[in-house]
Amino acid sequence: MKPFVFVNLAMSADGKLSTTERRQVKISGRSDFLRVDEIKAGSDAIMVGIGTVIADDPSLTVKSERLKKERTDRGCDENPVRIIIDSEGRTPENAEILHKGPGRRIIAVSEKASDKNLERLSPYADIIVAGKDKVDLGGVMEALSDIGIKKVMVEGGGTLIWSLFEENLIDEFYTCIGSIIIGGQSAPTAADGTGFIKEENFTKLELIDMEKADDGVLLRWRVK
Ligand SMILES: NC(=O)c1ccc[n+]([C@@H]2O[C@H](COP(=O)([O-])OP(=O)(O)OC[C@H]3O[C@@H](n4cnc5c(N)ncnc54)[C@H](O)[C@@H]3O)[C@@H](O)[C@H]2O)c1
Ligand SMILES: Nc1nc(=O)c(N)c(NC[C@H](O)[C@H](O)[C@H](O)COP(=O)(O)O)[nH]1
Repeated sequence: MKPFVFVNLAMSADGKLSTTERRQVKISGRSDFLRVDEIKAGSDAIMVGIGTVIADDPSLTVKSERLKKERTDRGCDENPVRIIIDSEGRTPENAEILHKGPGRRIIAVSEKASDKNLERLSPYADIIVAGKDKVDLGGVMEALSDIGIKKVMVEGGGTLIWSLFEENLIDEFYTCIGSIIIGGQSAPTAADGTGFIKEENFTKLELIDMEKADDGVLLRWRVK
């Protein structure tokens, strides 16, 4: 069993998630941030890769007081369970995600993570060990399902999302395309990694919804 998994991203009109320096930039407008807060509050867990934690140091907390209250009224924590995919256990101890706001944190590591790193991080997060070198994402999804997590929002970045597509673990893919060009061959995109070579392996999507969002567009796709 696996939870329902959806990706939510903001990308530039040329498909970039950030600059070549991997610096987070404002791509979408205020209404998109409000939408993201709603879907985050509606999720049981929110997942990011260690690359995103190191680049952006996000907290991944729910921002609106109304949404926080709705969650606690439902008997949930104020924030969804925050999950970091981090093979070697490199998450900095002072990362915002480990400190800001209440709620459970999980760091999924592989067997490559040293005992020292596991000891270092265990005061801040529950640790799941899955996979030999890289984190076994299918194994993590099963473990999440076993602890009652039904809906996972994935925030990025492109390396993690690529692996999730490659392993056919994504159900829906939402992208807000903003009205800027970032450019740069090495700037992160929605799915980096090695890429599919054969056409028959491409992930096929079905468009389920589209709407104008400020000067950009919000697209919602379902994985066929
Ligand atoms: N615009 C947006 O909506 C948005 C959202 C999130 C991140 N970003 C951007 O994305 C960039 C970071 O993305 P990234 O691709 O460098 O890092 P990432 O967040 O995708 O993390 C990837 C890392 O996760 C670890 N990992 C462990 N097991 C893995 C597995 N099975 N598959 C894949 N990775 C695994 C590896 O160390 C890998 O390098 C930053 O520049 C950030 O600003 C943008
Ligand atoms: N919707 C959206 N528009 C953007 O222009 C942009 N750059 C992001 N990027 C995703 C970003 O990583 C996170 O939504 C927050 O920035 C997390 O960080 P906090 O929880 O606020 O600490 N998201």
